Amino acid sequence: MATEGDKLITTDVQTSSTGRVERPDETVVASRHLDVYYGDEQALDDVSMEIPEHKVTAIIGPSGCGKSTFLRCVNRMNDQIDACRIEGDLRFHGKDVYDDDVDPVALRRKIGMVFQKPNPFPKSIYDNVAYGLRVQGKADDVDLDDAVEEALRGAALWDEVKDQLDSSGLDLSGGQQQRLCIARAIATDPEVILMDEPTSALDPVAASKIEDLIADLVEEYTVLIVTHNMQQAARISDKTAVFLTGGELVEFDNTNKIFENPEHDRVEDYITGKFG
Ligand SMILES: Nc1ncnc2c1ncn2[C@@H]1O[C@H](COP(=O)(O)OP(=O)(O)OP(=O)(O)O)[C@@H](O)[C@H]1O
Repeated sequence: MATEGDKLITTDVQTSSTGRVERPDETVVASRHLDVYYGDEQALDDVSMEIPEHKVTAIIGPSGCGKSTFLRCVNRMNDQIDACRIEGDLRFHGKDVYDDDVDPVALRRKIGMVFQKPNPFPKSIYDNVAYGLRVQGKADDVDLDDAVEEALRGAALWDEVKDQLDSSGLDLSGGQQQRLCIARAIATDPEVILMDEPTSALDPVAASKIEDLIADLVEEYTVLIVTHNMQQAARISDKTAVFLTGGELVEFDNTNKIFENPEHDRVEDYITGKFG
């Protein structure tokens, strides 16, 4: 019987286009025949895709094609929208996240989220990062100072804020606030980080720092990112999903393939800016 050790020894190690060491793909999130409706309007149409672990998967497509809707299905943020109805299934490590026995709050600890507009709490930098651990009742189990430092280091923010941990998170620059939100998300040790256009409200320098950070984050986490910026998707992702109008997933493949030789004319037209 193969052991974990055998698997590690016999696995071919390759380097991807992003320069990262390739691991064999393990699916962490999978949708099958996923349909989503807001009232009578269909936002996602029969979406089946498998998100590989420890990779960056980008979702691109024109406005209104359902990118954010898909992201919000993964950690059940759509539960908060009364008109939203979901059919088909969406699995996290093989377990349907919409099963009755799944606690959405616990799910969101495993699948964290970072939004377009940085949204730190009106609290100190320290308390922003410690928040999730305190809510989970884990603050007594871990050394909170160490956990806060580790999360801030993981979000490439520690060196900039280590002498001002008591200052308000709202006093940071936009880019720092976004990295603080990433620190807050990783403090509770999620497996997946969902990012909904995390750099679109930032200047190019701040955006570039987040892109560099994402490249580091996939060593430990799986990143699923919605972006309007095709260059960004090409730069930072391993896999790209192209959604087009009507909430249809038209193509999902390695990012190089999507940008260099897509299968579908509609994808090529979108990538080359003929519409969208
Ligand atoms: N809360 C909601 N209530 C009703 N309809 C919604 C809601 N959220 C999204 N929709 C509709 O669902 C469709 C998909 O929206 P979604 O925000 O997922 O698209 P998107 O691709 O992320 O768009 P954008 O790039 O503009 O952010 C759109 O037609 C949108 O109007």
